[in-house]
Amino acid sequence: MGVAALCTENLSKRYGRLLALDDLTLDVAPGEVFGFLGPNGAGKSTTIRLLLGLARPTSGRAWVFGGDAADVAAAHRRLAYVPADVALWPRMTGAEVLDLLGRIGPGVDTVYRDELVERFALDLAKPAGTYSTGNRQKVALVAAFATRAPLLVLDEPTSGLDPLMELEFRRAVAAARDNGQTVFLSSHQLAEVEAVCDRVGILSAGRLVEVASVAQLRRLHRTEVAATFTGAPPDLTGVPGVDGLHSNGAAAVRFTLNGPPAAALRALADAGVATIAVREPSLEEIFLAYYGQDAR
Ligand SMILES: Nc1ncnc2c1ncn2[C@@H]1O[C@H](COP(=O)(O)OP(=O)(O)OP(=O)(O)O)[C@@H](O)[C@H]1O
Repeated sequence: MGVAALCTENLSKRYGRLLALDDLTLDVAPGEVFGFLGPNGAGKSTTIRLLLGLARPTSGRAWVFGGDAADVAAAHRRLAYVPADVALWPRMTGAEVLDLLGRIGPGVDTVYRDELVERFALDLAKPAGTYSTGNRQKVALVAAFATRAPLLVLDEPTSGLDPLMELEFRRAVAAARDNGQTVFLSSHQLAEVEAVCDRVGILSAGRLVEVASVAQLRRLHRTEVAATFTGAPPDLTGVPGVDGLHSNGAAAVRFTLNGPPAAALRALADAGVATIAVREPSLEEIFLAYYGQDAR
């Protein structure tokens, strides 16, 4: 495998007595869209600040395409960053801000930038000081996507966007992926992570508790099965993988399935199945299972 787009080794950050990031070891491959999830205060922004050289690690190291993340000038030639709270120069128009941001980054695809301005319905003639939160976020996103930087680091990129704009965001991430760019995004929007990410990392109180593809993450969790029968339902007690068995009336059962489904399917097939519904948990349900109802 080639050099990772992002790599951290035992990366930790302590603020006084608080260990905001605890021993993070993570690789993000070039071309990957990686989602970083966690409730408020889990350490997502801290990680991003360390990756960008905006904060110094207490211990451990981080690399951007093989170069030390602390070498900010070199790392930032290969990445574009959108912060969670976008601040723009209030007296400059949107167009002037885009020009300025374009000159800071690793080069701009101006044709693509104009297309994004249209798609994100940005009015570039207005002073940035009059923009809403969502519009400031759109300017920063357009500036980042238009750079075609090999790495895009996006901190809660759609928190201020309406659903239509969120769709445009997803299209832009898909285009970035098709273009071979790497995207590292932190998010609370689980539907978005599910829609755009190849892999997700779940952070809890500064520790990485899971890294998996969205599909793997779903497989690690229970599948819900509901079946009705033409005659008497089978007795599924003790069938490997079957849990939480409920009978829904005389000819229906509901249960959760863990691991390989073969034994349960055999038991169902031996009875006369009239209907069967199999439901995978959403990322939101998986996330809530990690954090309880307090998770956001
Ligand atoms: N400069 C700082 N000084 C002291 N504590 C800090 C500082 N920055 C972050 N923290 C603490 O570190 C922890 C992690 O914060 P961080 O902003 O990384 O979380 P997050 O996962 O990005 O949260 P959110 O989803 O709310 O943005 C929090 O407890 C926060 O209060």
